[in-house]
Amino acid sequence: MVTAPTGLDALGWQAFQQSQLGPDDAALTPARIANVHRDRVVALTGSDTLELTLDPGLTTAAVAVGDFVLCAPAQYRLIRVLDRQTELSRGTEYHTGDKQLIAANLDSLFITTSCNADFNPARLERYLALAHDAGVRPVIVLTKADLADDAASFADQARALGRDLAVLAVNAKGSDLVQHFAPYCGPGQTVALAGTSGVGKTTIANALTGGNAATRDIRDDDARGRHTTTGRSLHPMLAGGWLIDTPGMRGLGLAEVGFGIDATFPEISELAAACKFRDCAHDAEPGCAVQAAVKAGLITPDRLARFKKLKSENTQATEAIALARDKQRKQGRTAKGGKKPRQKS
Ligand SMILES: Nc1nc2c(ncn2[C@@H]2O[C@H](COP(=O)(O)OP(=O)(O)OP(=O)(O)O)[C@@H](O)[C@H]2O)c(=O)[nH]1
Ligand SMILES: [Zn+2]
Repeated sequence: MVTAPTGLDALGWQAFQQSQLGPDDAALTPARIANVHRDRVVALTGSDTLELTLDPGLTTAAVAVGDFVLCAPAQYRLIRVLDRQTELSRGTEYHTGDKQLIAANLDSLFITTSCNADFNPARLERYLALAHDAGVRPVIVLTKADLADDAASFADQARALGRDLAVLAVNAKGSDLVQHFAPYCGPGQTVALAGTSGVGKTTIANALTGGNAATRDIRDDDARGRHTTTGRSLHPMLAGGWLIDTPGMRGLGLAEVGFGIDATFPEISELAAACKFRDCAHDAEPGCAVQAAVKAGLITPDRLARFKKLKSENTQATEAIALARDKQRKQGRTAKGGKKPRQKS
């Protein structure tokens, strides 16, 4: 078991958070969210673990593991969630338009797959789009390198999925795992793992945390039993940083990540500006710079097809969500009618 580093800096607190404090906040205590439950959250202050209830107007749906917050420890109340440096959310619920927060203030996302039939460029690009959109550094982790004859060729294929993309080919059960991950896991760094079932996420999480991260929550057992609702939690790593467990990250629908898709396919999105038509679909339009690059062998037809598929899924989902939000807004107005809601005293 790893002892949690102490002090606010050790929690990953940086100038970005510090700059959000005003003179009125002097009496409040900064903390980082370790668990989110239906009606309360668990926060670490660097010296204490606090169980907090929320101020009226805040719901736990608006708080993510990894969030930095200000709280009033004497009252056990969370007062304010600070702006996030990065925010990873799960594909939005189409019928309500609500986003489900997965993790806040992540520095790196380890997109995990194996050197075998699990390796799937389309799935990796989906995760890459999500990471890029969230502003989180993606790192492709290829496990089971010890069982593959051609781990290097998987690594080459992975590198081809982006510019300057970090790729680690590892044996998740190897004794040198922590060393491989060290550049991303040091003090102040926060990371999470994504990938399909069986690729080795739990094995890696346990190695990085020196324990049972994926199945244990920080101080989550008490006399009333276990209370985890999201199953997500923040764990100290051997190298000094933090790991957020993200059990909801196996399969993901994409919505509202147009920026992330463009960033995942920079060679295509940059060329699109040179197409004759601004809304070019890169099919058979005259003057299509992307098709010209495919003909010249600079972009593979497969990669272009995957780009178009993600774009189209994203566009459809984004439109569906916009409609749902619009509907909710209108329903909200009708439900409230002309009456002013009574103020609680
Ligand atoms: N030889 C070898 N075995 C591995 C490696 N990575 C994972 N395994 C094994 O693969 C199996 C699945 O690993 P897990 O860590 O449970 O995979 P997971 O991604 O957490 O799976 P879920 O919990 O279902 O999401 C286990 O038996 C691991 O020991 C690796 O790099 N090399
Ligand atoms: Zn075009």
